[in-house]
Amino acid sequence: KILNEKRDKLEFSKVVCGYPLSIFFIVVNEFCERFSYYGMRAVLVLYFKYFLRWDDDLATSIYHTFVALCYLTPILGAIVADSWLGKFKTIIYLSIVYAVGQVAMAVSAIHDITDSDRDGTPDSMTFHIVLSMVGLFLIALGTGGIKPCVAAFGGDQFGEHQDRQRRTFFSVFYLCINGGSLLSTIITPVLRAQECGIYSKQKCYSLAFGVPAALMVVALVVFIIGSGMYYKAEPQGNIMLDVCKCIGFAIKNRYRHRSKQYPKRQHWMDWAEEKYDKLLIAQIKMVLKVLFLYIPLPMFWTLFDQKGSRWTLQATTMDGNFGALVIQPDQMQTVNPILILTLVPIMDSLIYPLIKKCGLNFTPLKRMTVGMLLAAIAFVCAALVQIQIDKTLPTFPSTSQSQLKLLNMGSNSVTVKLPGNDALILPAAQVYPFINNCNTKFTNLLPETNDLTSKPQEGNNAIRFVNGMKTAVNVSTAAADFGLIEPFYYSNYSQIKNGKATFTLRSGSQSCEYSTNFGFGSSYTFFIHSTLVFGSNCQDSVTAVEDIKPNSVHMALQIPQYFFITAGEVMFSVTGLEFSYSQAPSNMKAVLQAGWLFTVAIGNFIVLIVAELAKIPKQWAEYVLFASLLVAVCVIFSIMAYFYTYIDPTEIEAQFKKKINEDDEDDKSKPGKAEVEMVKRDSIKCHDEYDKATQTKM
Ligand SMILES: CC(C)C[C@H](NC(=O)[C@@H](N)CC(C)C)C(=O)O
Repeated sequence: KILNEKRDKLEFSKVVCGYPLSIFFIVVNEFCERFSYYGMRAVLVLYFKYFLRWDDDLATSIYHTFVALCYLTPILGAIVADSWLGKFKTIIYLSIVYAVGQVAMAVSAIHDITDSDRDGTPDSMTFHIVLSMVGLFLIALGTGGIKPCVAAFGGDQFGEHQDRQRRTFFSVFYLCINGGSLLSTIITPVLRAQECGIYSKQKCYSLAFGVPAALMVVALVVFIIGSGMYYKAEPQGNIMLDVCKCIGFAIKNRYRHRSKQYPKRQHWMDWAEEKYDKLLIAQIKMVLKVLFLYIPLPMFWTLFDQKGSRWTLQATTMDGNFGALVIQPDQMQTVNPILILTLVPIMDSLIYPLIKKCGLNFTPLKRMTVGMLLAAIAFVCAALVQIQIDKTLPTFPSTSQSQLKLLNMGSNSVTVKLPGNDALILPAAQVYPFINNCNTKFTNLLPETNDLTSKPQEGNNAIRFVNGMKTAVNVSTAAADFGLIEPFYYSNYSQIKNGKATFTLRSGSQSCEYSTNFGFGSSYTFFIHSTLVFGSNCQDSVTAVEDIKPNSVHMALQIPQYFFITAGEVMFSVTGLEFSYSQAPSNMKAVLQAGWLFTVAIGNFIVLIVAELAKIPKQWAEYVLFASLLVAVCVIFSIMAYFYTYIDPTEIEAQFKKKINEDDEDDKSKPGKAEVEMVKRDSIKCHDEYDKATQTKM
């Protein structure tokens, strides 16, 4: 009570609308930090692919390893904060590491540094690779390390009587995460698309990494400006070591006294009572109870993180034309932060109060359970959309089949008779696709060609040209060069983005242009007629033959799945963040935040494992499998949650403190207790430090 009064007094001068002013600096810091992190992440794979020239597989593996590392390092940051430096100093030091990492990334993306021959490409790729890997390692250490500390540090700023404000803080904190990430995922790809360079102009990755680096410096500066206003709990010695030793002793002691002659104890941790302070044992019990509850949680993140992978791939097979706006498949992911920005206020100011008004006690664990169910519903929606998409996909020959395509280059229809098949009439300038079992041999029909065996990737369109002229023709667009196509021959496929494309057809010094519009995921063979006259309009002398239809299922159909997963995220993640803080003992707030983030890391690993092992041929079935797994896990979680009793760690700690003080007084007044007192003083070292920390305010 005394402590809280002291805190109240100290905070009084810096309270705005019931909130400590210090949290303003913390949420702005989080906004800038998330801008920095997500902005850099948005262009990372492209940097690997186009700057470092890595193949898709290597780029994706390194990307996922980096993301997983970002959710593993919180453990490190939390241990350093809770045991050694305290949250404030940990945030400052690791933010510096983080900013250095971002700067290293920006420098690694300056091609001019090693471009001594000035041809626009780096001469020493090793330099760029090493620098960027060092940068990424520092970023992972920084972003992960500070993450549990910033959230817990924010929570620390509130007094015991400010539960409601603290809950609102975690919601605002989440809004800032998503505001920052939304802005940066829109801005950094635009920066990347700019051209920059000293000797030669190239895509500006250095700017796309430089702006996030600058934002990280801003985050650090803002955090330091608030320095005088923070409540800074002191670290309490090597708490993690004490925790490990205490748990180890309890297990050893329990094993030593396994025989039936020893009376059972209420909890297995009580076997540490001989050597360790009761307060520490109680705190460990609190943490273990929550960590046990966390076991099923990674499954939620397993589904959640597929937004960025499977759902984006799904979007590549859909039509992103929204009239005035054309949405690229990977841009669909921004729906999540947009929805967060709308759903968090709606939930906090409308849905939760309404539920409360109806007399329902919507406890944090109930919210998290509903959040999981919503994520499962999102995956059912994704499965339904997938079924629709599958209906529109073309049939490709299986491994035991071959495909024959006949193109009539003449100006009249022709009748074609294939061995073992009825005669068919093939109109002029049309392709007839024919799938047959491999045992039927067609000879002398077409030269061998590598045809498409799947839909074009990433929503692009696969385009090729067939030259029906007696002279060779060169075909090119701004985005692709089809090369010189010999008479009666064809070009390779090139990938063209959706929207309008203008092809230049050239023969010697003569040329003409042909323009057309593309949707998403189609394939066309453009047939150049023998009648084409260069120098005139060649629009009528090229015929587009549709090999694969453009995507016809609209991307808007993904909105319900995004809605459900985001509503689930608000209920699960925002609540979980606050729950992890409120149920943690005072000396392990950051550690429990790190435990919470660890569930995200495990969830990411499950995606990788299941995707590798399951190998389910039908994508919709995989979605249903994930939804069912989450429902099963959700049932287990709700049973565990049913048996969980909410605690007030501060209250419990205060009771222990009082009890120990009383015992101390008792012991001192009793003659001949000096020895016992000495042993006790040793064992309650943690308690003394706890005392010191909770009464310190800098
Ligand atoms: C614990 C994290 C996974 C939570 C949080 N992520 C989000 O809020 C997402 N909605 C952001 C979106 C851009 C993927 C974070 O701290 O990044």
